[in-house]
Amino acid sequence: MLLETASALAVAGATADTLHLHAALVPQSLVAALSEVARSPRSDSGYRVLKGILSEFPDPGPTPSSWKSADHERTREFDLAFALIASVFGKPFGWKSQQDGRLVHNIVPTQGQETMQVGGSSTVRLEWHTEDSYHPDRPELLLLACVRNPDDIGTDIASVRRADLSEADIALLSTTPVLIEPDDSYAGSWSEGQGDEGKMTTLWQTEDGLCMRFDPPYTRLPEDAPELCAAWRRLSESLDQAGMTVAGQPGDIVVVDNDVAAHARRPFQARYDGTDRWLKRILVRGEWKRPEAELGERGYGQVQIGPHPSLRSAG
Ligand SMILES: O=C(O)CCC(=O)C(=O)O
Ligand SMILES: [Fe+2]
Repeated sequence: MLLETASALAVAGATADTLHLHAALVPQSLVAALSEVARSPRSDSGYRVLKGILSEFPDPGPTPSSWKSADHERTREFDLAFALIASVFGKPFGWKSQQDGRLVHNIVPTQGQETMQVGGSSTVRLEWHTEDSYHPDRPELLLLACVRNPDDIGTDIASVRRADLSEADIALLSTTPVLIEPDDSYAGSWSEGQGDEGKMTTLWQTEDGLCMRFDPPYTRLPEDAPELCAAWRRLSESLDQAGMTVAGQPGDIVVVDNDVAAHARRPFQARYDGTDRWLKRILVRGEWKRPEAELGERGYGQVQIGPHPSLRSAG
């Protein structure tokens, strides 16, 4: 029913970006069926896989050479179905300054970005990070849909709840503030001084367990804080120990709880011939509580497109 509904939505003129305006065309029976599978991974593992949920969609042709050159018409129905599923999980949104403000991001290896800490990199390890850590309204869920993955390149996922951390490290990382800046996919859209001078904490406790906000390549640690640096290093190492590699196959969606698990990716060699790995990504807001101190953060002036209403609450 996903394929039929996506086709009907496309015929009606909808795209993933305007799905929220066409919600009346989504059958309630589909929302109900998806609500059964679309449960947030609020478990200690921090992720879940919706195996083959988009596998009925045809191969959309060659992998684009960058997000900029993706032909949105070729994946219009796949993107609509992905956005529909994301909208059952929660409230999907995009960032005005990321991938032209689109809801569905294309994550493909990109020439010139090989060694950067962004989704388009390849020959370096993409280090552990929680998505959009710099922002108080970052996604609670990160959805990665696999279009193509012929070389079985996985996403590494590590839950802070499975990290072997001492009480002393948890206490230090929960109280010592750091400054997290936007990553290089936001280049040119912010300037120094728009941040919140180092009030962000790496860990916090919630009723159902420990949560994390962690993006080492883009973080400034306070000067003269050797204990914090050491605790940070131990956090990274314990994520290495706790991490799992999840290699999606075409049609799979990997759902990552962005407050519980960090993600990363090992280096790989891109071919740039249209056969490379191709993921689609949607960011989703949930209902969960973050530290009150975050409410005062300015988020470097970054503007969201959405969040759009969840289909689940409509149904
Ligand atoms: O390529 C991957 O497996 C993950 C890339 C990533 O960090 C992201 O899309 O947010
Ligand atoms: Fe990421």
